[in-house]
Amino acid sequence: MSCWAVVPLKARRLGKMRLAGMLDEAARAGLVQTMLDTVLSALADAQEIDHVAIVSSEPERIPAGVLALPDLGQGLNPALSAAADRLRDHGASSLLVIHADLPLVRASEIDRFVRAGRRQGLALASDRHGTGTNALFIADRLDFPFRFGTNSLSHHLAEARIRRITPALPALNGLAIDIDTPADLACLLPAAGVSLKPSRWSLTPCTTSPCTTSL
Ligand SMILES: Nc1nc2c(ncn2[C@@H]2O[C@H](COP(=O)(O)OP(=O)(O)OP(=O)(O)O)[C@@H](O)[C@H]2O)c(=O)[nH]1
Ligand SMILES: O=C(O)[C@H](O)COP(=O)(O)O
Repeated sequence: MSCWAVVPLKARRLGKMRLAGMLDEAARAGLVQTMLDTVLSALADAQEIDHVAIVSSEPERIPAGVLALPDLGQGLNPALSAAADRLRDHGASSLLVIHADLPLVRASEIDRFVRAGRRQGLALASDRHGTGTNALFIADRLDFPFRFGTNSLSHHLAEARIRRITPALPALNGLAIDIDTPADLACLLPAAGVSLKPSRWSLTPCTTSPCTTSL
């Protein structure tokens, strides 16, 4: 029995569309890859994670050592439910769903999140706005319904209430800061001298930004 992490990854040409006004497809793909690499590296270093899978309709994007799980195009929640079913067959006893767009996440935060989830049965990582869910950990039973999408945090909290679970909601910056909009990017990129070329992505927190200092 083991703990699996599942990273959903949208099809390349559809990814990060909210940034389409400022980044072309190649730049968006480069950004997505940079953030995915960060998430995968943190998962590899996390003590609480035994195996990693990526749910994607593009198996050629899955690196060695990561299990490729299919996305049949029905949407994020059905793809994740199918992934949970498959991983149960692989012996998964607990599951971390973590988004691919978390450029600051660290292994130590993943470990803290998973441990908090083990204590409560469920952990939810809110985005910095308090509306989205950037990560979700389910202990023991893998049948918690996924409600990712608009206002997903309140939907996940409602599902927890129905099941009489009090989820852990640890405040961890690396799990809260996802990159969806130009404003999110502005929070991360130093104000001056940044080249938005896909090969040059270098995502470091901008310490002078009010977005990060208010966290
Ligand atoms: N496999 C899969 N992953 C998805 C799907 N939708 C979103 N994701 C992933 O879920 C996480 C959160 O995605 P979103 O912020 O909703 O979408 P995005 O592509 O990152 O950004 P937008 O296109 O601007 O909405 C990211 O890791 C996405 O790659 C889907 O339909 N299938
Ligand atoms: O559940 C969510 O919050 C959705 O997947 C949207 O995620 P986002 O905050 O990356 O748009």
